[in-house]
Amino acid sequence: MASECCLNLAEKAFSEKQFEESATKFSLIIDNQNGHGEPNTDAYIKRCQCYYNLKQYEKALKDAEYFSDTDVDSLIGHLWKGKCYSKLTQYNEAYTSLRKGLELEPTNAEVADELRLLQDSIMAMYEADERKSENTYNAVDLCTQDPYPGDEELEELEREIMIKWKLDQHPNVKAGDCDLDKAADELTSAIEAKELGQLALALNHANMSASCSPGNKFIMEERADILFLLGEFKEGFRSCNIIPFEHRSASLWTTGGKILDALELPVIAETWLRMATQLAKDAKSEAPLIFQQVRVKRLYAPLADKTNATVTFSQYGRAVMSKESVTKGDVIMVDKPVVCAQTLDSQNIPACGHCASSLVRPGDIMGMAYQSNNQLKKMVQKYWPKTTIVSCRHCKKEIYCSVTCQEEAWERYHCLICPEINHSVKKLYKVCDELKNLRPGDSRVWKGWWNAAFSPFMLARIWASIACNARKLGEENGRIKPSLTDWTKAKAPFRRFIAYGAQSNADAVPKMFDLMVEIFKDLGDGLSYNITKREFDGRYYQATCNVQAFSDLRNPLKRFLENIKDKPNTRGIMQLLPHNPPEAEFAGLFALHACLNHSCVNNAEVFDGIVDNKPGVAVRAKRDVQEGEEVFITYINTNMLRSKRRAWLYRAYNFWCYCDRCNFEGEGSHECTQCKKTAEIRKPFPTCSKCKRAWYCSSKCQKVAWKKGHKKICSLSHSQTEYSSDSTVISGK
Ligand SMILES: C[S@@+](CC[C@H](N)C(=O)[O-])C[C@H]1O[C@@H](n2cnc3c(N)ncnc32)[C@H](O)[C@@H]1O
Repeated sequence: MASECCLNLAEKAFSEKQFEESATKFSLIIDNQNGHGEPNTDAYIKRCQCYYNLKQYEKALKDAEYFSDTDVDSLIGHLWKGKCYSKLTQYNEAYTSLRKGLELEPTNAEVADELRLLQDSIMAMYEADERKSENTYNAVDLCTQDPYPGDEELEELEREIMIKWKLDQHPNVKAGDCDLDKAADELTSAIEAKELGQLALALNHANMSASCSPGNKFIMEERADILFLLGEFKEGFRSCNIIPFEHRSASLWTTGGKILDALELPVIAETWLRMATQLAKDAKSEAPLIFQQVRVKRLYAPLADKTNATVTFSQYGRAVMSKESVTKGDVIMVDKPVVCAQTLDSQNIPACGHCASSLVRPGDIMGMAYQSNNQLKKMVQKYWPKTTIVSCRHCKKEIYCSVTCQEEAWERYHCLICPEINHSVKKLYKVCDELKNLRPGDSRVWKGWWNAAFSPFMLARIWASIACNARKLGEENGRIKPSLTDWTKAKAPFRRFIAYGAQSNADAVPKMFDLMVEIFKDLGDGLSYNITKREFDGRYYQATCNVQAFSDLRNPLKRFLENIKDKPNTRGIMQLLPHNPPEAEFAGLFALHACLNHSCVNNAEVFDGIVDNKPGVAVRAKRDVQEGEEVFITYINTNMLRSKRRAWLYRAYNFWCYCDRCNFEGEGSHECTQCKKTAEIRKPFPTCSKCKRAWYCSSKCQKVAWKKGHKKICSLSHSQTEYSSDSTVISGK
């Protein structure tokens, strides 16, 4: 009776918002119950709410945890856990708890509201992070200077060329009498002449100086720099190389590196620039940047050889530039996937598992009903493109468009991950079969198996490709097991893809991680690939940072429509065909496309394309692009407002966008885009009538913003475009 009275008092205090008093009373009830039968879990959740209102979030969380541990299927426990975690800025935990709540009751408005608040808190945290991290992004720091596999052999070749060009010989400087004063005067004159652009005269003075003080490293370095500017690279290098190794300064190594690059000896140029980087303590040293420029020219520019693009190293790291001026709609570049896998969502639509060609049949998109319409049936029989479907000889699970694809897939990766050969892979097929039937937001995805839009087969194929390649390289060199060098070389094609991720994904999907470990631990004949958490995370983040969705631009339905378009009486048939037929979609990693940077005011867009007669991607100009201009695509839905776009980009790609839109667009009508003044409640600021993406408190602010840069973005279209009916815009990464 006493406890019932206490409960009433606790409830009364709660309803009157006397949270301290209410918490004390609920504590009495809880203490009183301890050791006396079933605890009153309601008292815990009520006390949790009291503590929450009193801003004692740690205590509130303990009560919410107790409640949800006791009553696992109750939404309220997860909701309050989520709220407490949010306040404690443990956002991942908050998200997991709220997701669990949503799994129990997908339409619960309170949980949905809390998730929205969580998103706002995360964005506010990101904004605060941005203020802390402003200007700390440095593309050079993100790229390593590690030697590339195979560099040793290339270096050997370059050394032979150097000997042939006599680069190892003494520079052409006449030795005179040692006269340090004259040497200093001549050196000063050389520097002055160089600064005036009188390079021939500068060289004369440098030569005089060098002959008065043979082997002086400052004089030889200055001489080398003048020769570099004159384009006399071989003699310039000799001037650097004469200085003994231990006396070379960072700037001398840099000059030597630049000269070697100009002589097209990039591997040794990298060695010189690496030395310069190691010696230069000065943050302003140009060596690390030049190193990356040399590396990009050597390893990435060839990817763009047959395109209208080239790859360079910009402030954002590797970047694609337009080689020529192009007009809106022109194709700037095309690319084919290094690796791809069909998305789980579209797995029911037949497609070649290797090259992504659609193998869709009339029944897959029209059902069997089309057979009852005689005219349609006849047209289909006559004009539907003939496709052959070849399956894997062993598992029959993978299908291909040709024997060539079947054999290539087998040779490159499938031989190690065919479920009939590697039995653990059966489990991966089973899991993917289950995952493909998930509806968006379905809970099973969060149960340790998978959490990405691309299929886990993409990762399996990367590891299998590497292992196959390592085995092949080992065999070619007569080794039973691949050596470390074979493995390093085999991994090289995937080194191109940048990886960024904030938390361990192996921990987020532990069951998938365990399964991948199992699949690759014994690949037969003593071959194995040790999938560590680091390896798993690295590949996973390579995929998320670079993946691109694509599908077959010339799928059978499109070819059928093409075939019948000039035939008489086909209008009725056209009407019977589905408007949005399901398509087989693939996710792929593309080496050149992965060098494209993001801008919210992108000048190019990614479309489905055909490369070497197979599905791939094409990048087209969204507006006229000038020669030498960087080609930007967009990674996200650019219809979002500024802060959302930026938070997305930071979370998924680790950078704050400073494009013109991010610099000159506003956050909403509550804030003046120019002076940041806050609007009064129910008196929003008017929007820019043209673009509706900026808000101003006065016409003065509007004029100032226009001058500062708003005019750059105001008239540009930011929405994604469709150029023609046979090109679909891909929804981004
Ligand atoms: C697909 S890669 C693009 C190529 C990349 N620059 C590289 O060197 O590999 C995506 C990464 O490029 C960088 N990036 C792309 N667009 C950027 C931008 N607008 N500002 C800063 N960094 C950007 C980020 O590091 C991002 O994670």
